[in-house]
Amino acid sequence: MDEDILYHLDLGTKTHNLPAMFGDVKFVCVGGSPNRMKAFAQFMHKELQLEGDGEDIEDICAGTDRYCMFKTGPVLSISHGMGIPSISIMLHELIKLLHHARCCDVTIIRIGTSGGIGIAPGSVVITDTAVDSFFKPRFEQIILDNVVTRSTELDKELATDLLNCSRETPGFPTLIGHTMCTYDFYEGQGRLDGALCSFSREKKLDYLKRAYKAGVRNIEMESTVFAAMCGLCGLRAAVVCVTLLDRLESDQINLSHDVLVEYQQRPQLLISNFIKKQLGLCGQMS
Ligand SMILES: O=P(O)(O)O[C@H]1O[C@H](CO)[C@@H](O)[C@H]1O
Ligand SMILES: O=c1cc[nH]c(=O)[nH]1
Repeated sequence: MDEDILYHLDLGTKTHNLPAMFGDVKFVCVGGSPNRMKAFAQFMHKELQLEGDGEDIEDICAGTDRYCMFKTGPVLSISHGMGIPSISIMLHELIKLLHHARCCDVTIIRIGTSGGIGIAPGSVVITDTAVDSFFKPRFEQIILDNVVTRSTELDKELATDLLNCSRETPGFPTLIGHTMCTYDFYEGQGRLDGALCSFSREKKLDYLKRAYKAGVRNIEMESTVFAAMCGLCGLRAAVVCVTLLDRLESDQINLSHDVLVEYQQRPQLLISNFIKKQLGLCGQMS
């Protein structure tokens, strides 16, 4: 293409010098909420001891209200909204952006929230494989009128490195497990508290227990397409989500604001330690 307009990011190859703006990016962290991703960028700014206090960090995508993007040294922090369609659009444009900027050796990590199954709320789950609602490691992309099935395996070595790093980040339990990705927060995750519900509490528990038996430890809404797209495009990718509740116990999220904020910081803390290690800022990886 003579010109590539990354419409939802409000960036383009003719309007912006993408190699100058993004050429040094080595880590991309993504998550649903714009505020969380801004807070993460400000946190990374401090952790990397960059100049200034980072409070006035600029949203690179300020020209659109679809997504937010912040850059702190080699770390890009981007929001993706909720659900597969939203993250998939962002990933198409982000991956093209990294290509146009001639970035190399990029690691991409989703830092999110999730519902746990059979584990303590506040636990952090590092995903080994993202699975669909049938507990299958696949993402079905509709292309024209075909269903194309894509693999959702994530980088096992990266997951193990993150688990090792978590051992040096005390204060919360961290584990590796499968993550189930759904198309909905309510009926799609077996909740009884949505506007619509057509199944019993027994059926819900039976489903969630079968998920647990199949290795699923948490449920969220983006991991399958994230794993599939990053895998196909050759990006080293990980999904690290804190659990806000145990779905075998309840459906409603009734955490106080302070607890919710602290829980959301857990994956950020782990990833910041990981990035600092990778950059050689605090010793060697174990
Ligand atoms: O916390 P984030 O990153 O938004 O992720 C989870 O939270 C949202 C639902 O509340 C879904 O997007 C789910 O995947
Ligand atoms: O239960 C939950 C909590 C957060 N995000 C989800 O997708 N599900």
